[in-house]
Amino acid sequence: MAAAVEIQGLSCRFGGVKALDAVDIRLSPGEVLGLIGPNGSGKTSLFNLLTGHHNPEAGAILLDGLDLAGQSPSQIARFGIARTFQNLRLLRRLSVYENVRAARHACAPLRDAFWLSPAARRQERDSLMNLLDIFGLSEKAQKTPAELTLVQMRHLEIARLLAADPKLVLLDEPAAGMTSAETQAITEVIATHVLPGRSAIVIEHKMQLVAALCPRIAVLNAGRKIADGPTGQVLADSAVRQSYFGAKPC
Ligand SMILES: Nc1ncnc2c1ncn2[C@@H]1O[C@H](COP(=O)(O)OP(=O)(O)OP(=O)(O)O)[C@@H](O)[C@H]1O
Repeated sequence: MAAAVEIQGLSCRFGGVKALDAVDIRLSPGEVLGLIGPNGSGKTSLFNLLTGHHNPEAGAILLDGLDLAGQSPSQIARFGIARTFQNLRLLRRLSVYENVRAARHACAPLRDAFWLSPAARRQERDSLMNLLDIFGLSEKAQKTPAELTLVQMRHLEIARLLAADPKLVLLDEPAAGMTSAETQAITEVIATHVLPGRSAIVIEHKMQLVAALCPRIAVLNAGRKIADGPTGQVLADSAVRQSYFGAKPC
């Protein structure tokens, strides 16, 4: 079941840099929010706080009413938050198949990683191979990530995210480095296989993807939220256009 998320007065600082400054964001169950803003505006820092990779200077994050303060990244993953990384975090020594299997077991009871009945192991294998098939990766199951193209690596990251069956997904520039046609293809995969039944926040500079997936967007600028509302309305806002697009939308 999709999670509701409440981010209240969230602030984060790196030395003299205020990466986030009293940011409030509320997400209803099943809602998909686009998060945009210029480079260095705090988008990835927000994800790092949501997943427990960084600690806030102030503020709170509630997932289905549960306060995430002080929880480790692995505990937060077990509560149902999964993310992808802008610069990819794949297990480079493992096969493509073992990458999705490791992601599934990161959120399953520990004993399942060591002992499964033969029937359960077959069921797991079928389910993970089906997942790889959705991303066009089943024929690459025994390859290592280094043998994949950049686009295939991005698909594998999303497959790993889905293997954990999260309630809230955080996608950090899922179409980075992709052509327009590749962006269209990943947009369709995300719409069909990732978003249904889940809440999501999507960071992306490509408006083609944001406009297709996100009915609502929030805009960060220098760590502050400067707009939040229906996508068409926010993109037409003159302050947003000035801070993010400069002269014209990309
Ligand atoms: N680990 C860190 N140590 C020091 N400064 C950091 C760290 N992480 C982020 N920052 C700084 O915090 C600010 C916000 O960075 P962040 O990566 O969150 O922005 P962003 O909006 O995701 O940018 P981009 O679109 O380029 O990915 C920047 O000034 C950045 O240099």
